[in-house]
Amino acid sequence: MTQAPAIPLPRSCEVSQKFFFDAAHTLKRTVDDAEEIAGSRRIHGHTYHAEVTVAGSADADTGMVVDLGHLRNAIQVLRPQLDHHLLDEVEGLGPGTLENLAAFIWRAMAAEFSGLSQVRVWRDGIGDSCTLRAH
Ligand SMILES: Nc1nc2c(c(=O)[nH]1)N=C([C@H](O)[C@H](O)COP(=O)(O)OP(=O)(O)OP(=O)(O)O)CN2
Ligand SMILES: [Zn+2]
Repeated sequence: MTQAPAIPLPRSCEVSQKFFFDAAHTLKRTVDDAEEIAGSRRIHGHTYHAEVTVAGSADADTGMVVDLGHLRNAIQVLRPQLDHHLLDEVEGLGPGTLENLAAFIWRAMAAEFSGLSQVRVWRDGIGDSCTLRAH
C-alpha cells in the first residue's frame, strides 16, 4: 500500500483572545449632519469588543504558540484602564476613536508579546471596526 504524502502545514499559526469593555466618550465629528455632530459631542457610551492575536509556530513541547492564559492575564491588567472609563480622560489614548483604542491596546500588548500580529476593536451595535496589523 502506498503512503499518503505528508501534507505540509503553514509555518505560522495565530491564536486570539477576545474581550469587551463599556466606556463613555465625546467625539468631534467632521460629518455634515448637525444632529449627529451634537450627539457625538455629548457624553455617551458604547460597548466595545476587542480581539488580540499572536502569531508564531507552536512550540514542540507545549503545542502552543503562546499559552492563552498569558494573553488573558495581560488583558486583565489592561481592561480596567478602559472599562467604565470616560475615554476622554484616559492618559495616552487621545480622542476615543476605534483607531486610538486599537493603538492603545496594541502598545499595551506588544510590550509583552513579541508575536503580536493583530488588534481588532469593534462595536456590534453600530457595526464599525478598526483592525491594526503588524504587516
Ligand atoms: N474613523 C472613525 N470614524 C468614526 C469613529 C471612529 O472611531 N473612527 N467613530 C464614530 C462614532 O463614535 C460612531 O459613529 C458612533 O457615533 P456616536 O455619535 O458615538 O453614536 P451613535 O448614535 O451613532 O451610535 P449609538 O451606539 O447608536 O449611540 C464616527 N466616526
Ligand atoms: Zn460614540
